Amino acid sequence: MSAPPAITVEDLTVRYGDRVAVDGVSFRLRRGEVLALLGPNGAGKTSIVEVCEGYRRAGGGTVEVLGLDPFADHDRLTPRMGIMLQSGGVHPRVSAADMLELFASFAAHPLEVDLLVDRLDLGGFLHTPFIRLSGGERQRLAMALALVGRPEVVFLDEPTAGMDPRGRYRTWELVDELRSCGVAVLLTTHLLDEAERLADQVVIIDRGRLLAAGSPEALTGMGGVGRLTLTATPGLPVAAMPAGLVAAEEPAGTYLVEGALDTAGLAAVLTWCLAEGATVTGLRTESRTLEDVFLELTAREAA
Ligand SMILES: Nc1ncnc2c1ncn2[C@@H]1O[C@H](COP(=O)(O)OP(=O)(O)OP(=O)(O)O)[C@@H](O)[C@H]1O
Repeated sequence: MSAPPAITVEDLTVRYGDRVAVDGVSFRLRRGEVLALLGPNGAGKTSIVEVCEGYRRAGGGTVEVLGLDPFADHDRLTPRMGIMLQSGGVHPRVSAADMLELFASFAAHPLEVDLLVDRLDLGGFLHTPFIRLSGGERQRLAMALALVGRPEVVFLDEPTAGMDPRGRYRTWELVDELRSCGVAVLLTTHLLDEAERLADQVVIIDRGRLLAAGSPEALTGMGGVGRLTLTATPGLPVAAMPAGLVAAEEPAGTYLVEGALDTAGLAAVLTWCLAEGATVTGLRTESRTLEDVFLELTAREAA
């Protein structure tokens, strides 16, 4: 029998009193995959993650982690999950070294602490009291604590928020390594380039509802290209561009076209050029980014 998916979320609902924070969300995360949960503030990401971590009971639907119920089987799952904790609740005078040692002692087969110190560049502040650590150092320590027990599923909450570019790069490398070791990673982030760089699967939610899900390539490929730069006869009447397309001429003879640039949209632009008697000497297309897709989907939702 094949192993169950690392995480299965099926028609999940979370309510706070009358407020529906998560409304029928479904997704599945396999081992050796990274899933980025994206959404504006208040979208419901933390609520979903808390149910998966077993800290909150689902209001409706089902959630399984490694084939178990994360709420009912929390104790059995705890040693198999790595959770990036928020900094609250740590004694101010405890050092990173003390915490790593303590967390390693909870695990049956902990990772070599030295390895994590090296990978996450913890050496410079290993013996500094926690209260003195910078935001980025606390983030790196939180990541190390999440990983020291060799978890099968890892939850990373905005893992690189506040990190400098080097810390960010090292964290990304580590996430790549986790994936290649068969670990499943569920991360939340507001950094869309991070999601595009790391995730095999992206799930976009807003106001508790799933708006889109798929690989970054599938999501950015939806709806054609992002922008078209056209070099053509100067002075074309850009206000008369075909419906749904917006064009601006800057500098003279260079037109930036945005809008629904699928195959029909591209054809409409060229047909319009032909009708205007323009000579086209250059065409350059740019792919949409995950940020373009995210802004478009969430703007539609807010409208
Ligand atoms: N304990 C609670 N009681 C009442 N409402 C809550 C509670 N926790 C969260 N909410 C509400 O549920 C909604 C979803 O919150 P959640 O924290 O899951 O969003 P999020 O996507 O993680 O947001 P952010 O990106 O800002 O962290 C929000 O409107 C929030 O105000």
